[in-house]
Amino acid sequence: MSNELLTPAEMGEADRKAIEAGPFDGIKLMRNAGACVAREVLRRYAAAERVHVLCGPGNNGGDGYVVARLLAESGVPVSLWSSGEPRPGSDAALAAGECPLRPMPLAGFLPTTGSIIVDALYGAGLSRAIEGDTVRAIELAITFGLPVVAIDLPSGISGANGRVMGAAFRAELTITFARMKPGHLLMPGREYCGEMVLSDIGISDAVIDELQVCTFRNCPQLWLGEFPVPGVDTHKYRRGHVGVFSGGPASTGAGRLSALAAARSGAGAVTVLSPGNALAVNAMHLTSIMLRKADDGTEVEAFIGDRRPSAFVLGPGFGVGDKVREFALAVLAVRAGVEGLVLDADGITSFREEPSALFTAAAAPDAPALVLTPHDGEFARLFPDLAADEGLSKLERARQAAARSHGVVVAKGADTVIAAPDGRAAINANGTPWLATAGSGDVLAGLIAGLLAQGMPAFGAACAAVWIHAEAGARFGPGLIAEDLPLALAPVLRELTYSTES
Ligand SMILES: NC(=O)C1=CN([C@@H]2O[C@H](COP(=O)(O)OP(=O)(O)OC[C@H]3O[C@@H](n4cnc5c(N)ncnc54)[C@H](OP(=O)(O)O)[C@@H]3O)[C@@H](O)[C@H]2O)[C@@H](O)CC1
Ligand SMILES: [K+]
Repeated sequence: MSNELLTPAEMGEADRKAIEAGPFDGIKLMRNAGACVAREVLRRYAAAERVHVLCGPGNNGGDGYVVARLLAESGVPVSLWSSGEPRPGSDAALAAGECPLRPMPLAGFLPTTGSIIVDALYGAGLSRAIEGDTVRAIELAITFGLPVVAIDLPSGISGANGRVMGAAFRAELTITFARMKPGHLLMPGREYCGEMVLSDIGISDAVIDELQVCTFRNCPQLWLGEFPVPGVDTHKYRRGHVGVFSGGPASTGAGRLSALAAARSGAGAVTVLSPGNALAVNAMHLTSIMLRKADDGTEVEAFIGDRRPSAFVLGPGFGVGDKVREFALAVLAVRAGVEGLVLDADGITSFREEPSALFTAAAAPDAPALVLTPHDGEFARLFPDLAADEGLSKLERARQAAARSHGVVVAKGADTVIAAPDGRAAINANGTPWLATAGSGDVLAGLIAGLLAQGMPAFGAACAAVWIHAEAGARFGPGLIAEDLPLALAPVLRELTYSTES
């Protein structure tokens, strides 16, 4: 796999293990890294009048000395600036020694229009907020409107959590090595990185495997092996049956959006479970989707007994209150046949006073899988202490929430994080602002339930649904409303299904 995400500490460990294992020692890895960057600069910025290479005191700076040397050897006008001498004997000192250019102090940095900046000040070793000459260089890059190519990370961005430490370069291009880091995908880091290039510098997959990383970039590679593809001998109930709880007469649309998405995902049957007083409204808008009255826990249990549903969606448009708790706990008490419950929106908020009732029900052996899909506000209602802890990144928050709730947590946003109770987590990277529209979350909840109903394990189902949902939204683009999304899922699902057959 190449979709593991390594924290800066894990990347340092990978560097060390790779050097131990050979064939490349530290300076060779650094030369490989610098060569990847120089190649991209030559390819993309051939018209630049000058390249200003800004080098820090660590190995990120070492990469910069390699880039400066290679560009100068290619005949590119290069100016070299340094914020501090490399430590004697370090790989960076070796790289500086191989570079024929003499660095000027960063304090005197003055760029020219028509030039570009290669930012080799700080990468994985950023240990505190940046200040002084580096902040001034960032301001000059903005004032002159110069493209910035960042090596490994834009200086000032934490590779661990994507936060801006003091200030940071806004790169047009960021070139990183071996594996991406969480800070490349978490906001606001993702925005500061610009376009990302992942370069192979000779660190083998075997070295990465030894680290037993459990954080991933969310992409089909992560879950395609579990993606449900119907066999030729299937029938509709073998493809899973999703129950979606509807709100009252004035708020039935959200549930129907979930139901449509569940049906599009490939679930063989979908039933809207409606309060008696909303049956007529729902009936007027449903065709292939079934409808059944469910006013209390007994009616829900009767439905489960009669129709053997395999997954549920509870929350969209449902309203906050006791009934959510009753229905959620009834579903989580089933011990066979129900794969999972997706609790969204009002479903999450309804447990704010007593989250432990939900978490205990989800923790019971053989309980259906619980998938929680909170946006930031809902997350804070269920996990107020985690939300308030500024020391935690979104990744760490989601991971702790999953462990505590015994559920898969889909922490939504521009950088949606999906975390499982066993510690696995994925950061989504194909999100699109077109999905920021009413009802889009209802579609996501239905899609997760549809995949759960077809037997996809909960973490994979949640990751797949988030990716597919974003991909469909991005392809549709301007003009997207939630009603468009269920149909827009079809081409994405089709491509994934056919790709599992090749
Ligand atoms: N052979 C290898 O291992 C390979 C490594 N590679 C490259 O190495 C990079 C990681 O190198 P690194 O670990 O040396 O960290 P780096 O980002 O250069 O910074 C450390 C230096 O900066 C300083 N410093 C930190 N924050 C600061 C601040 N706010 N303001 C001022 N100073 C600050 C810090 O000082 P200290 O905290 O120790 O006082 C220390 O001197 C990685 O990103 C990749 O590009 C690739 O070539 C592949 C092969
Ligand atoms: K950098």
